[in-house]
Amino acid sequence: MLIDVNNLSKQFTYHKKEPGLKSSVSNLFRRERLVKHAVKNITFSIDEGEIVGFLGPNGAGKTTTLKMLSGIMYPTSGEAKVAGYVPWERKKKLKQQFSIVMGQKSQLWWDLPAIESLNLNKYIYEIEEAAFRQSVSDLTDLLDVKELLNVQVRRLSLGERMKLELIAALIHKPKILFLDEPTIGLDIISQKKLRDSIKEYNRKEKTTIILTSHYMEDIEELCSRLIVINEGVIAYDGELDKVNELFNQKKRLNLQFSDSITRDALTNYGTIIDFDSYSATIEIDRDKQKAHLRAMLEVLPISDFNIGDIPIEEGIRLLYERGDS
Ligand SMILES: Nc1ncnc2c1ncn2[C@@H]1O[C@H](COP(=O)(O)OP(=O)(O)OP(=O)(O)O)[C@@H](O)[C@H]1O
Repeated sequence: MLIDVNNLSKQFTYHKKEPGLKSSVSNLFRRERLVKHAVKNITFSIDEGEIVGFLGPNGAGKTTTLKMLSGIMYPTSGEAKVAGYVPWERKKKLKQQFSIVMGQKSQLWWDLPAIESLNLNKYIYEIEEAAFRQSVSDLTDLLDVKELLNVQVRRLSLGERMKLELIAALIHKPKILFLDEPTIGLDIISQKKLRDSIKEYNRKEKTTIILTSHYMEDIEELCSRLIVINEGVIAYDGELDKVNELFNQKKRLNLQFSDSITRDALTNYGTIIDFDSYSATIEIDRDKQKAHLRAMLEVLPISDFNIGDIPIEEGIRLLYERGDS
């Protein structure tokens, strides 16, 4: 296994601070100490070449976990090995096998052309000239940005810049890549292009990728596996395709009506997701679907219907609500 995490926990201690001068003075003498359990005994492992979606609502503990795995932060307890190294020991060998791309932060020099940042990375990662040239050539081909290497970064569009960010992160051929919201702010076409390139790169190089994203398309297209963290615990670790099986007690029923109906006419059958007088989507209990459908066909002017699973997005939302506080 390339990444092995065992009972990893992180607690933050901090002091409560009430607003106002009076409390500032009393704080000098008696400070209330608070503890936040950001990550609680998480255990998982990730194999070489996997692309894993690492998801959870705000404050779930994703960044804290990734900071520990990238060696920026010490855990309170537990163990982790990344490519055979304990990340917070910060060995140079591990740094060379590792990379992070953050959609919200740039690692490129803003006032210089991207090639200068690549040259700096060549020096930092001690890449040999021939290997460096080959990497630049392969990556600029893959991302179709050959002619942008010499353009000042601040003049690039966001989509172009993200491609070059990715190149800067991959130039030393890391074994592990953390992608934190890589497509944020990009238009739909640029998102798609970036995803395609990431997929292609992973297929060729077998780089292990941990991806966080709020865009479902990123997750659905790139990840076969999902780890969902909520309130510091793992709420789900498994195949993306199986997410809905957990919730298969629910089905979605889409209905079309030949005459208009009222919303009230549907309330007894399930939860109304979408409604206008001539069509509706309702969520119904799986074990009641036949009986309810039969009853509805008798009393409502149904012209067409179909039954489907709840969307994967909804499944993930339900997963967010699991977790153990
Ligand atoms: N230095 C700190 N001191 C105190 N609490 C902290 C500290 N860093 C993080 N936390 C808390 O730990 C919890 C987990 O934070 P974390 O940043 O890991 O969440 P996240 O899943 O990355 O959220 P987001 O999606 O919003 O980035 C949050 O409740 C956060 O407020």
